Amino acid sequence: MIVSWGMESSRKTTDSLSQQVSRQLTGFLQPGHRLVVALSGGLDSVVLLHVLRGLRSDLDFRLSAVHVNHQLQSAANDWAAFCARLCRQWQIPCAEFVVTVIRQGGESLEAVARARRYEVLARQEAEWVALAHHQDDQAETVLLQLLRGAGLPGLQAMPAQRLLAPEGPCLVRPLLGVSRAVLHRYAVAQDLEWVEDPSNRDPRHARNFLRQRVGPLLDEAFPAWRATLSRSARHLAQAQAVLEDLSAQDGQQVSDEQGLKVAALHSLTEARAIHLLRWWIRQQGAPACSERRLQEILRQGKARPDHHPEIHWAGWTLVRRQGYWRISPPVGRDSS
Ligand SMILES: Nc1ncnc2c1ncn2[C@@H]1O[C@H](COP(=O)(O)OP(=O)(O)OP(=O)(O)O)[C@@H](O)[C@H]1O
Repeated sequence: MIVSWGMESSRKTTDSLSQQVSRQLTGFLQPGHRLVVALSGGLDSVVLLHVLRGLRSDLDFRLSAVHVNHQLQSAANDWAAFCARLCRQWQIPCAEFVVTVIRQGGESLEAVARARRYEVLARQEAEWVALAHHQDDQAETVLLQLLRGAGLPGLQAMPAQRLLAPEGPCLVRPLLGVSRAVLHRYAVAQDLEWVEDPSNRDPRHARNFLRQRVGPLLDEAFPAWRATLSRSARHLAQAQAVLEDLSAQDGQQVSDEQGLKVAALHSLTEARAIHLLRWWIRQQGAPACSERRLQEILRQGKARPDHHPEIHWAGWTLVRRQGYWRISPPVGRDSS
């Protein structure tokens, strides 16, 4: 009795995960499209690859995998070999890219590795690149962003889809609504193998600390916290999209090829002006500037007309001259 219940329950896990992923892809994945799974060899991406393998003939797409070898851990080559073996066994084409990760400025090795990985993914000749981020990752990202004092852009966490590069593939995360527990149940039911990255257990990493210490505590009082935080991220993403539209409209009134019109900027409410400033600075290709600097720009906008205040950040300069805020990039860099 118990055995047959277990078999029935694992069949349900398998079917429902496959249906969920299929629902995420239907409507935009067209027959003949190429979809590349970013395969780390960990539980999540192995499950994603397995589910997609089961769906490829029904949905009629071309499936392949890519593994990025960052050469950071002693086991890096073993993980690459594991991915190649798995794909051979499942008859899925797999490419390995070896990248060199060198720490730059204040960035962590993980951040540089991630940036190199996304560069590789953006170069894939495919319509879609699928990542195996799931609901727990999303909820943890919301918490981490809250703890860092992020605004809407950070709190909306990871989008289910986004363009990786102009003319490049689109990134898709079909597991964003699926918990890690479900993925684990699926892997066990399907007798899958995967590799474990020991750095995922190191509690010195903020994400691991949340996962190992904070998550279990939240589970006691708020068992649905992963789903509810993920829902918040979706609401916030919608709010952010509305604000972006508003700033794009304001931008047409308030800026032209000379720069940002100071008087028009000050005709907006402060919150709207701050949002427009953020938007306009991003449009110019400049890095984000701090809340304090944005306030400073508004304050300096009211300085005497014969003064030419300057604001500097990350090598970029904003100068108020002849009724405009004009922006210039670091010396030696073209702003276009
Ligand atoms: N070495 C790799 N090669 C190919 N794909 C990878 C690799 N590492 C991670 N991925 C893909 O990225 C997904 C997320 O992995 P992981 O959480 O480690 O990365 P991350 O983007 O650095 O995320 P986070 O910001 O959550 O740390 C994996 O499920 C997998 O699809």
